[in-house]
Amino acid sequence: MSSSKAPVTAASKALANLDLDGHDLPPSPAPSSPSNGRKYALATELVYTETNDQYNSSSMPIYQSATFKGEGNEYDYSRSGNPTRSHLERHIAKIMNARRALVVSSGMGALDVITRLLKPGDEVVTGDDLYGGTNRLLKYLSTHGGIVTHHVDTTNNDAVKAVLSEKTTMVLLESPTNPLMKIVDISTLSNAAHEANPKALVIVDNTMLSPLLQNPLDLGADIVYESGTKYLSGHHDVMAGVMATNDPELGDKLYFPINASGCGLSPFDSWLLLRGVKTLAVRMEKQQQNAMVIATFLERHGFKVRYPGLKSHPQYTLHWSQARGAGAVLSFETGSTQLSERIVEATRLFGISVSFGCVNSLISMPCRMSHASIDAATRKERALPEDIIRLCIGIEDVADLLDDLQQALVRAGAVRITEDGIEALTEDETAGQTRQTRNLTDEP
Ligand SMILES: Cc1ncc(COP(=O)(O)O)c(C=O)c1O
Ligand SMILES: N[C@@H](CCSC[C@H](N)C(=O)O)C(=O)O
Repeated sequence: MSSSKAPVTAASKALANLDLDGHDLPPSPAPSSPSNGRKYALATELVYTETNDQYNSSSMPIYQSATFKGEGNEYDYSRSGNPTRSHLERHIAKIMNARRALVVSSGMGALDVITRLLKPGDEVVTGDDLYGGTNRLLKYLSTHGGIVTHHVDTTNNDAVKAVLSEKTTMVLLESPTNPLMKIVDISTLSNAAHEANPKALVIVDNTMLSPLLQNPLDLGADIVYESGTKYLSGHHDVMAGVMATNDPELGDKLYFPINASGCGLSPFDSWLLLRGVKTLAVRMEKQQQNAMVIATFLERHGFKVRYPGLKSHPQYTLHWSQARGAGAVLSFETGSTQLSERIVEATRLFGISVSFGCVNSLISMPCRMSHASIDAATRKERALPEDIIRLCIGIEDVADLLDDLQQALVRAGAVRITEDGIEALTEDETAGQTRQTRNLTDEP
């Protein structure tokens, strides 16, 4: 396709609403319908993109420029807008089934922008299991910003409905939640929130699944956001946050603080995210397959595993009614914090690290790491098990991952060797081990 504008077809008209910020670039991609009217699948959309680059470059160039010469032009200053960032925003809007997307410097940056829609006195209803950084920002806003926050078990629709009122201005949901993998009925809760207050905004953090597996806007949410640091980029080489909406007015309200505060994603990071997102489908498919094998292995050997791909998950049916996959994060318990520590330290392929969604497998203890900013008393109140181990599965060979995990379980003393292989210790055995460790460390 040449750099001249695409002819106006029915399909391009339908996509014209992607150009909400008025920049004169073609949407990414141009008409996403092949000749027979069917839509391209998301795996195709992820890699298919067009630019109006003067040299027809295959990859969107990095406009590494703070300023743009001239007056009254499309771009003047990269804080306000940058062609590489705009291109990414259009691409993300398409992938997220949204009319407008905006990209900022981290997932928390996205939530910061979204929460600037709040004003003192507003009420936020949210979960009792949330990413630690989200909890920290909400706590800051309730301590310093006059926001009233209700943390409830969002798997219980009645508990949520009980705190919804005309004062509710925001409902903030994660599904699956981080790290307990609880599933939230996005559609029912969106309807309930809008019924309680038609102006209430339902925000969904979709980081755990990515747009490949779940589209909260199609389920009734007003804004979806994600940490682009995770699955969207996939290689742990960039920090990014994305948010999307179908409401143009809301899109403008989100753009304002990005320009005003200067948290828009840099041109180079925008390019990295554009590159990373192309392989989202292949990465996620492999990661999910591996995760299912590992979750099944742990459950079969007697561990309490939390993964929505397992039939034993309490909200299995709900999850599959709103999502197309289970993702690649799972958590399991051992019954003892010391035992969990030993397992985490005994793995080799699983890097001890926060974050998830990367091509490499990771292992962590949320209470010590990603959720350490939630104080111990609150963690206890919200029933976040101190011994919980979170596994974030990558694209390695699954036999190697299983072997690494099995060796770590054996070396840590978390399993008994049986005729058929290995078996998790019983609660009594684990308690006995903990007592023994305590006695040893208590000795002078
Ligand atoms: C569910 C979830 N949402 C949001 C974030 C924040 O993203 P970022 O680290 O890119 O700021 C994280 C992790 O950091 C997360 O796990
Ligand atoms: N020190 C960081 C911890 C980041 S946790 C990253 C990720 N969301 C996860 O769940 O692992 C902080 O305090 O924010």
